[in-house]
Amino acid sequence: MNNHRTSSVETYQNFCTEDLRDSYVLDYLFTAGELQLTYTDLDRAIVGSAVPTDSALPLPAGDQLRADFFCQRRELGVINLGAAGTITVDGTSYPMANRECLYIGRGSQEVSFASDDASSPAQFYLLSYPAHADYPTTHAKIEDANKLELGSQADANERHLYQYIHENGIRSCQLVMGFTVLQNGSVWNTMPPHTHDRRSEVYCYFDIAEGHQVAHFMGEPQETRVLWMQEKHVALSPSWSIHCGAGTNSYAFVWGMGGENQRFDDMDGFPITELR
Ligand SMILES: O=C(O)C(=O)C[C@H](O)C(=O)CO
Ligand SMILES: [Zn+2]
Repeated sequence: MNNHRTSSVETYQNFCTEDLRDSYVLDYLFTAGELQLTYTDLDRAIVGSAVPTDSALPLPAGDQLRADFFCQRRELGVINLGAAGTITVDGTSYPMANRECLYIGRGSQEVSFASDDASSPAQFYLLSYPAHADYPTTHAKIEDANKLELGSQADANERHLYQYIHENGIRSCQLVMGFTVLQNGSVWNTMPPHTHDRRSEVYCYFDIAEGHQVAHFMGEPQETRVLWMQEKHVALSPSWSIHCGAGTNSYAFVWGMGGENQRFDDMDGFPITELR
């Protein structure tokens, strides 16, 4: 497991592009045949991926956790961004189609990831936070998610947001997780932007068309910076930072949060005309 440190709110303002990316972008996940984990300093989020090919990939505890097993004191959200696969938790198998979600509760001991077809593997995106209680491991299909239709074609931000793990959906200790799909011709996510002092957030961009990128904006609203994101790149967002983006085409992204509360609408919106 990698250790990853983000910078302070003062330091990022003087960063060159490379320093900024080193601090806020994970661009090395989703390696075929590997399970990769990165332990961040954002509310102790662990961000990772599992892309099983010929054999199943077990979830290790990793030395940093000083735990007997990964979920001994943690909960884990998984969304499959690839072809069909299976996640096995303590002997129970959960088939996972593209964009489906599995919440794995604290106390789950043996977790492993497999693909149905090694030549077209599942691509599991993992997001985990410390947990103080056991909630049941729960699988959700897209139709189980709470769907919100946001934005408009006129504002180039028409998008569908699917909430899986949230206060009125799959229960968890602090993890809130789902994904957003930009509709054809729309490019702006999370516009107008917001911060949420009580939570940090992690975005994983996916389904970006060949030859395209997403310009992800971060920073304090009056001191923003841009991070160019490619397929399955992850942007880390401290609680002081806005997080929004404009693609050169439509795309989708998994969002996930942890912190003080789980209230999705506990956000401080920022007027577009005051962004700098
Ligand atoms: O498109 C959006 O708007 C989002 O997906 C917003 C994220 O869910 C978010 O930032 C929640 O805090
Ligand atoms: Zn947010």
